[in-house]
Amino acid sequence: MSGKYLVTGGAGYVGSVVAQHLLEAGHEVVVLDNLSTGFREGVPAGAVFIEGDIRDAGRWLDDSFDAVLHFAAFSQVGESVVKPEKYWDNNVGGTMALLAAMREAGVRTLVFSSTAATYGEPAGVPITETDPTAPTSPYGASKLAVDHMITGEAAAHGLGAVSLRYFNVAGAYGAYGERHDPESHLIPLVLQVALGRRETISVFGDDYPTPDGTCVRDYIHVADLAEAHLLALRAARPGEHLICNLGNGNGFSVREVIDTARKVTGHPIPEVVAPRRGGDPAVLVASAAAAREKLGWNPSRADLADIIADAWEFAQHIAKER
Ligand SMILES: NC(=O)c1ccc[n+]([C@@H]2O[C@H](COP(=O)([O-])OP(=O)(O)OC[C@H]3O[C@@H](n4cnc5c(N)ncnc54)[C@H](O)[C@@H]3O)[C@@H](O)[C@H]2O)c1
Ligand SMILES: O=c1ccn([C@@H]2O[C@H](COP(=O)(O)OP(=O)(O)O[C@H]3O[C@H](CO)[C@H](O)[C@H](O)[C@H]3O)[C@@H](O)[C@H]2O)c(=O)[nH]1
Repeated sequence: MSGKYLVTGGAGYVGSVVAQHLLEAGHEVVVLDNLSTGFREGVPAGAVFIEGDIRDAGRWLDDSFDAVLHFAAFSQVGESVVKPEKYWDNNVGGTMALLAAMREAGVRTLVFSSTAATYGEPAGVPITETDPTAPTSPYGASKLAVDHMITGEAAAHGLGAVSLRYFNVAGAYGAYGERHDPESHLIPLVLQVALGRRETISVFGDDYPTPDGTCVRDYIHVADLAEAHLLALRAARPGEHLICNLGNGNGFSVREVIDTARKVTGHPIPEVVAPRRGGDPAVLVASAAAAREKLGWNPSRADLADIIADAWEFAQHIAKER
């Protein structure tokens, strides 16, 4: 059955890919985005676009909507350390206003973009949803606060909610991909070297307790991630807040990512070793058992070379636009 969905942050990287998946599944999509970090071109052609802030969501939400998919947030770990108030204001304050607007309008289903950053330095790997949450940045803390807020909203007011804790999102889906400015994520930065827009890629630390000394992460294709959102809409139950990690359960080191990008692009991608970046855990790998069991999620694009190849195609596409 087709539905009508409000996608906050649908001009951003993940939101645009999910909006496109919803449209392809035959749903009606309204994107609400203030373009603070997103791009008007990121909004899929078939979606209605509202340039506005989630704090004013009440102006547009009514009971014709079946659910809200909430991506709008600031998400730079490093920036959150120097400007924590910006993160509390937008991520927590903004979501509080959105939840109030949903209550007022009678929209009782929510899918929320949470993050692996809620766990902080992991107690062990793979990380499960019942592991301790001790975020090491205001960004992670703001997302954890929202998760707690949603748990209360479900218990007290019957919201049906799913928080999806993404690990390292990568890749692209056709015309929709990652174009953060400034960019901080490893794969798009590596590809900027291959495009000739940067001389080298910095490896942030090669003395971690990992096989090659560089940090290990669980890279998840943005299209697999999008599919989990459609499944989450079906899995949401009134009064319940489900939390699921989204990752492949495979770890790749920074050096493995750079080596794979060399093979995909045919470019030598020179690297330089730089100091560790503050707040980076050595290894972050997800257990996605809950997402498989509770959502019926079955990611099919786990191959790192395929993920990077899709990101590379997109990076070349937007380089031509510039
Ligand atoms: N990309 C990742 O690796 C990753 C990992 C874990 C979690 N997340 C979460 O997923 C979500 C999407 O991430 P992304 O990488 O697509 O980020 P993004 O910056 O590309 O997208 C966020 C979008 O939200 C919009 N926005 C921000 N504040 C807003 C507000 N107050 N009102 C309206 N619109 C607003 C921005 O303009 C932007 O288009 C975020 O909530 C992020 O915390 C992302
Ligand atoms: O120029 C760079 C950029 C990154 N890295 C390294 O590459 C790895 C991946 O870094 P990213 O910045 O691509 O991603 P993060 O692991 O820092 O962050 C991601 O995972 C986090 C969970 O901790 C949050 O979910 C966050 O939103 C999401 O972007 C890290 O070890 C980082 O130190 C480099 O060596 N050089």
